[in-house]
Amino acid sequence: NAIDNMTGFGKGVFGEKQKFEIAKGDDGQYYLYDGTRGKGIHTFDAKEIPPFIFNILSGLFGYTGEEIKSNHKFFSDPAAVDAHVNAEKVYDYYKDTFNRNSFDNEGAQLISSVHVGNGWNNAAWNGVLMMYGDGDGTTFTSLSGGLDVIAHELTHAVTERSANLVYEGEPGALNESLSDIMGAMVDRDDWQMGEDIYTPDIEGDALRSLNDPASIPNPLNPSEGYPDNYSKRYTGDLDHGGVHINSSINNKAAYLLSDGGTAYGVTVKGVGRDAAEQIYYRAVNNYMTANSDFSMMRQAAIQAATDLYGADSSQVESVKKAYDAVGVE
Ligand SMILES: CC(C)[C@H](Cc1cn(Cc2ccc(C(=O)O)cc2)nn1)C(=O)N[C@@H](CCCCN)C(=O)O
Ligand SMILES: [Ca+2]
Ligand SMILES: [Zn+2]
Repeated sequence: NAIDNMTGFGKGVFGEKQKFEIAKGDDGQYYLYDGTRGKGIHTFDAKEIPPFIFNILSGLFGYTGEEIKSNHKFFSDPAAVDAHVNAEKVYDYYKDTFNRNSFDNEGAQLISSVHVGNGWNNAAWNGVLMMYGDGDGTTFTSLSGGLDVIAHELTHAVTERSANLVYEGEPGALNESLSDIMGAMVDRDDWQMGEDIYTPDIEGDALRSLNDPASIPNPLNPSEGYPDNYSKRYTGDLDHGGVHINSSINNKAAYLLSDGGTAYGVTVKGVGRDAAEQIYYRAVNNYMTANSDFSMMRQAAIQAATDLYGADSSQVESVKKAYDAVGVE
């Protein structure tokens, strides 16, 4: 169908005015469809599937005609506006920073569904599309309001199409960590994860902290903070072997590599966010594989830094120190 790319306006989850790409379908309805990036960015309300993406979803989920309803009131839907705007921002980050055209590097469509579930306190990448809950209003507000959340979810798709790290144990923790690291690189003004959408009534808290993981209680062992050293890793079976917990060990290494600091008696000279993001992207895209563990993460980052800055570079030295600091040999 003919697509007229147009500009849409609407307010996001926190009331901020947003401008974004929309399209007018040949049915005369307007949609949150950005036809200017890759093969398109679609955002829709999980409760109403617009006919515009019928051909996509019907192939995937077997929707039949009567389930498809037209929907054009999106712009008054802050959760949809932010999911769309943040997907555009994350698309642009991967294109501008690494010259990667969407998660498959071939412009794959970015499909987001909002208002998933009822007061769902979560967001997830399900292998095909991103899903965002509205939160219960106390623990979370609409999760699509968090730029770091969209970057986290879309990085799962990038990881899946590159290293494809198994979502279990150490590879799983690295899968999670890369999503948190890229979340912190896209949402560049802090090293917190989910701070914008977590506990809307409490200021200053976050789901996870990359600069000081131990400052936030470990949900699986609340008497302690998240681990910031390999010696403190979770070794139980919950959460696929603690993939959302042990990710903090690699998150701390990435923070130290980027901004520098001293941990467990080891001092790291920061290489800056620009070099750190290039090192991690090259490590996951060129050197890591499905079963890479923490030690192989260290080697992959050393190799990536060697390729980018030379074997005797300060960046390579900082990678070694960062992993020494978190106890990963
Ligand atoms: C991205 C991030 C905002 C999101 C945050 C998140 C949300 N939850 C559930 C959750 C629910 C309640 C609380 C509470 O403090 O009461 C905390 C966490 N756990 N993690 C998250 O981390 N989602 C997981 C979803 C994984 C789904 C299974 N693959 C992910 O993408 O890795
Ligand atoms: Ca953040
Ligand atoms: Zn994740």
